[in-house]
Amino acid sequence: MDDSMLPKYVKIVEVGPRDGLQNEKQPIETTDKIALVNALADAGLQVIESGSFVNPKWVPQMAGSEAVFAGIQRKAGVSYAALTPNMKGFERALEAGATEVAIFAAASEAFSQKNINCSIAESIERFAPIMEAARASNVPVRGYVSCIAGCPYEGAIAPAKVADVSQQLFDAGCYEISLGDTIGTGTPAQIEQVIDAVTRSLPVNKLALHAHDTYGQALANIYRALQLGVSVFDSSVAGLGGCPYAKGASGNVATEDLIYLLDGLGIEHGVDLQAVVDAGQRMCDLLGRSNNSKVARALLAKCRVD
Ligand SMILES: CC(C)(COP(=O)([O-])OP(=O)([O-])OC[C@H]1O[C@@H](n2cnc3c(N)ncnc32)[C@H](O)[C@@H]1OP(=O)([O-])[O-])[C@@H](O)C(=O)NCCC(=O)NCCSC(=O)C[C@@](C)(O)CC(=O)[O-]
Repeated sequence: MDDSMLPKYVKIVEVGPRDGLQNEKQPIETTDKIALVNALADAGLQVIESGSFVNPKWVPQMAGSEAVFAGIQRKAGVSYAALTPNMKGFERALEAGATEVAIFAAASEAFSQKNINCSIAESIERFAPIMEAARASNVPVRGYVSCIAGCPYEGAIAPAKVADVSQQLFDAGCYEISLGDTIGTGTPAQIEQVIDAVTRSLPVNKLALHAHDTYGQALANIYRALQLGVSVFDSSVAGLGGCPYAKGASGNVATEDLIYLLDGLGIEHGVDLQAVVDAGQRMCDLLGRSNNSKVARALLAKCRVD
């Protein structure tokens, strides 16, 4: 493959305040969540998934998302996104001032049941009124497809199934489809198969890759996706996170590591690496956990030596 074909600009969708924090068992002060979102916006990130409006009994850490949205210092040009599983969630997100929402389906029946308590077909039906209300309110909707390269309950997932669900979300009106390697088992060859299958009917510029780094494949998968023309990537500051309904799943690719890769390839992204490193380390210190970004760890160690 020829690297001269790589995109000149990549949009980074920062999912740390939602995907990164949703699995944390310990309480996190709302002010700390707000400070994280503000710091990420100051660093230049233009899409920040800042919370989710799901059933608080299912994901208690996200219960305070209203307060987070209320406290954010809104920056012009930044989209503050929220995850919404149903109409109730959409109404809460709208009321809280989310500037875009994301609906989330899966390419695995078992994961769909565990994550949102319904089949894939039922989820698509459940999303229809959200799409209608979002259109009426001029709110852009993003669509996630989970388990694109494997499911914690079903194992292998056929790329054709991913393509089918992606198509349904796109036809429903999602402006972008984020392909989620929820448990991070995908390898570049598999990711290529999935992208090939999905782009048989969807344009590549409508796709994003949401890579978890559980098996250390995230950057390799992103590089392959870049070569195939994908130019939107989800990432989580300090590699925070995991999915509550995918046991053992670790966080997304770290935003810092993604930025370092893009810088090395000369691809523009508009984000200040050091500012993201600082924001991520602050949250890691608060949580008392180690930083999952290798780039952050290296830069912070260098800083201590210098
Ligand atoms: C979809 C539901 C709500 C169905 O959950 P359910 O229990 O079937 O819902 P229900 O409609 O039967 O309602 C039960 C109760 O929940 C309430 N309720 C219902 N909806 C809401 C809401 N929006 N906000 C607040 N409350 C809500 C509702 O009002 C009712 O309250 P009660 O009458 O018992 O007092 C539930 O399964 C759920 O919240 N699931 C979300 C799970 C989740 O957040 N998972 C993690 C995010 S997905 C992810 O991380 C993957 C991704 C996106 O990152 C991509 C990847 O990596 O693959």
